[in-house]
Amino acid sequence: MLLQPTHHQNPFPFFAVDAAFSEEQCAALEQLFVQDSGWQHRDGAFYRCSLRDVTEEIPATFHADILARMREITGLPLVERFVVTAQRMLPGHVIGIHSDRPLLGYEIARLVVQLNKGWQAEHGGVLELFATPGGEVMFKVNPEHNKAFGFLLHAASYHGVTEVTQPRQTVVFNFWHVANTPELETHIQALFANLHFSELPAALDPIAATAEARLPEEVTYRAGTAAIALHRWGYDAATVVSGYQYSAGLDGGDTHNAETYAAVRLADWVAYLYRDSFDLVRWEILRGELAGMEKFTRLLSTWELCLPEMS
Ligand SMILES: O=C(O)CCC(=O)C(=O)O
Ligand SMILES: [Fe+2]
Repeated sequence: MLLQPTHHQNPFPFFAVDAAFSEEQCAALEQLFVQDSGWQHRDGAFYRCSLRDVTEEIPATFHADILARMREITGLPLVERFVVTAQRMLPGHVIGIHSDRPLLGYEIARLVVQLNKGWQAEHGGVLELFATPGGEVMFKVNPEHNKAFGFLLHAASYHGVTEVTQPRQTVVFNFWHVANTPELETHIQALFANLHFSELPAALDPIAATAEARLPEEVTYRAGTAAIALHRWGYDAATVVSGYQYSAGLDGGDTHNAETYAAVRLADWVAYLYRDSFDLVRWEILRGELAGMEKFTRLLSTWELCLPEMS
């Protein structure tokens, strides 16, 4: 299964496998398309296809094998969670350029398996990869039978599918990173529920006003969100101010104790996740910064979800 993947780094990390599964496995996957009911039709201007959640129809052993193989190929700490979607495109269907950036709680990797016997160029449905949303095509993946394409989702993993003239069948397997789980999403949504910047201590007002006059709104919004996390974790005004300054990229010039150091970084990370998306590089940096530190009580539940112990 998924032997000899060819790895590419441009325009973003992905791999391709020409003969992904056995005949028997392909036949089982093709069965997912036989049923006529349960398809959800997407009919946007740029996203036209039909989808059906087929997770329950995938045998447990197949799930276990594919997950183990994806862990090997990507080197990522992927959790057990597993969602599989059958995707059907009919003549006229097309998927416009999009990135699928991993928002809070979203999957980090996908495996896209094509099931189109006798595919020919005039059938269309070519998966195209881009470096920028308006740029030229950097790589093409023909939807040939038993071809698999695996990729890591991030803010710039731009891709789209050209219009099809013949039905196109695809199975998409989704995988979650241990540090961006739906459990973390629930936790962070609760942390920021009914968020009002007016709850922040008055000591922050002059600093936030100066920052708002100079910095992009996106930056001060995220810094304000980090300040809310610190405030709701029960930290004092001085710590909330330090966290705001850190997340806004302003130097507070203070020397901090270990707990403030950890709290400020964790607040910055959850604010980024909440306002932006999961970013592997940033996560690795956070992991390095907090490695070996004591998990302070007030931060414990967030810490364990953001930086779980990995075996
Ligand atoms: O059907 C494909 O080739 C790719 C569909 C897609 O956009 C995705 O799985 O993220
Ligand atoms: Fe996509």
